[in-house]
Amino acid sequence: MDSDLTQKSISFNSARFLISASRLDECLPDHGAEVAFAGRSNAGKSSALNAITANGKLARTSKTPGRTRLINFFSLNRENARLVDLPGYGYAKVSRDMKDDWQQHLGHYLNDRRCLRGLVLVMDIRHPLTEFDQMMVEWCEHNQLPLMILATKADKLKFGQAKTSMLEIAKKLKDYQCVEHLIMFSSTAKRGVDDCRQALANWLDAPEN
Ligand SMILES: Nc1nc2c(ncn2[C@@H]2O[C@H](COP(=O)(O)OP(=O)(O)OP(=O)(O)O)[C@@H](O)[C@H]2O)c(=O)[nH]1
Repeated sequence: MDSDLTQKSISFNSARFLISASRLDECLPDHGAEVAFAGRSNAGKSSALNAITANGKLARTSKTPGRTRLINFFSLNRENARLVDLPGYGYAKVSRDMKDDWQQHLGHYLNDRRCLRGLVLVMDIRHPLTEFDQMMVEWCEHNQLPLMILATKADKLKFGQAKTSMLEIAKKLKDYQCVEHLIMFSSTAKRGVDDCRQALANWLDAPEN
């Protein structure tokens, strides 16, 4: 067994960009442990990754929706433990073919990646559980993949409103076994970041199947 995998505790501050892949066969070898981040375009996925890694430049954030079109791999302080930024879903300003193309590659990654330990679904707390989000939840349930939901941009709501939204989300998801974590999150206010890091570390630390 890789001694590096058993000894070091995971730290997210040392995350570094590794490679981008536009297809499954361009991805890194399928071993070790990965947690992937998915979300509707503009939900706040890149910002969440930057907050978690305390690196404002790690994943490019953009005010232009759909900039994250490749599968981006980030290394952590432990060999073979990685975070993966998946293409944002639903960017309207590109051609249908291009859209289909990258969604197909996303599908390949999700279906075939054996080292995937869990999925983080980033959703805007003001517009939760879009059609895409529902699809991802169903997919995780079907494939028994642990799911963490970050209800982000919570700073855009008053605390009471944010709480109400969280309760509504929890109610809608109560029958899904795959949902292991539902976290009120804000990249701007750094809310939920520690809880998210802890949950990620637990997933990445879990022994290989
Ligand atoms: N107030 C606030 N704004 C946020 C937060 N997270 C992201 N944003 C803003 O939302 C917009 C989109 O954020 P990104 O992180 O680029 O979104 P993305 O989901 O990675 O977008 P794609 O590249 O389209 O996949 C940017 O203008 C961010 O500054 C947050 O927690 N609070």
